[in-house]
Amino acid sequence: RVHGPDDSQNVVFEEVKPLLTSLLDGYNVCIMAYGQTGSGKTHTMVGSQPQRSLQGIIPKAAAELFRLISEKPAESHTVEVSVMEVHNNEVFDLLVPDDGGLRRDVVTTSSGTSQVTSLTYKPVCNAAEVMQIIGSVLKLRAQCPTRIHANSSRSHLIVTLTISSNSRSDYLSIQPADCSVPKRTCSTPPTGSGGVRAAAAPTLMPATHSAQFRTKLQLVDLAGSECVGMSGVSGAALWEVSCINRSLSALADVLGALAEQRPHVPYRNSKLTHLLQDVIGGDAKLLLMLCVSPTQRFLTESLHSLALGTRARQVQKDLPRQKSATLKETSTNQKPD
Ligand SMILES: Nc1ncnc2c1ncn2[C@@H]1O[C@H](COP(=O)(O)OP(=O)(O)OP(=O)(O)O)[C@@H](O)[C@H]1O
Repeated sequence: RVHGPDDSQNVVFEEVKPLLTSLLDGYNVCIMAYGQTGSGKTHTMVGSQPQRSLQGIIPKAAAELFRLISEKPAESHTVEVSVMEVHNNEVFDLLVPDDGGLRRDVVTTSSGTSQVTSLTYKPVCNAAEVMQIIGSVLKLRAQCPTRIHANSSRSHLIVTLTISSNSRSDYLSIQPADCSVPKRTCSTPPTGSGGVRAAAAPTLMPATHSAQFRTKLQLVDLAGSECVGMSGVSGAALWEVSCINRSLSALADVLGALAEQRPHVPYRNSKLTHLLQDVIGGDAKLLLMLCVSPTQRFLTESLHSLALGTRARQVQKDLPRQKSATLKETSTNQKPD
């Protein structure tokens, strides 16, 4: 679907909305904005606050997620937020109090999933809390003025909403090694680092009675792809551009390997692709928003973005989980819903 300059944020979000129901069905979901610098990625993902009609995908997705959860039995789901940036191929936890973000490692767990070590997770009970937390750390994000964009982001921003469900599921569930979801009533607002916990390694398990499963929604505002000649940067900013372009190439390589169904997918070639491993490929659902400038001056960059989109469309998702097969596995000691 192509959205023109006159399409509102609400119209764009209507396209995105159906994807969010998959989260409560046990799928990981990623919504990622890609495009050249200044093309509207932050506008698309974050938008302008607090005017609701100008809000981007992140606040709208958070609101929709909590609306969907409100239709489920009370206290059947809990949500936690974490915010990271990838800057100069290093991952920073932006929710570390009183700091410009602490450097973190990305590791692959024994079950083959990616995990950011000691990442901060904050429990949240509604979209306003999510946006309050994100709003308080957005100023920490690396920025640098360029010839093309005065407020250009120099890092990839990754907002993760982790949903833990205690409800009975017919699907294969993602079971964390550490199942301790922080207990907190929704009447208590988050304070400081309270309720913060370290990451737990998720593994695929057959669903059982009252199974607890975790899925994640990753909302990614990528740094812009950039032609150095046009942006006119030098010195440290030039190194930033080089890191941005290399990580975006790594993303293209991963999508290329998945599209061609190659046996080896080079997730570990950059921190960005390594930490997004669980939401790119497998049976996760990835939506790529390509932001493209309407001006002829940026034709080369626009074609480059469209080429990445073409590659992403060629990726075949793993077969969806077979409900009947899963039920068979779980039917020995329980009746399915
Ligand atoms: N569809 C749009 N409608 C109105 N304003 C827009 C739209 N897209 C972008 N803008 C405006 O254009 C400017 C650049 O957009 P934005 O900051 O989202 O670019 P970006 O792709 O995130 O750039 P960078 O990669 O350099 O960080 C901002 O002032 C933003 O408000």
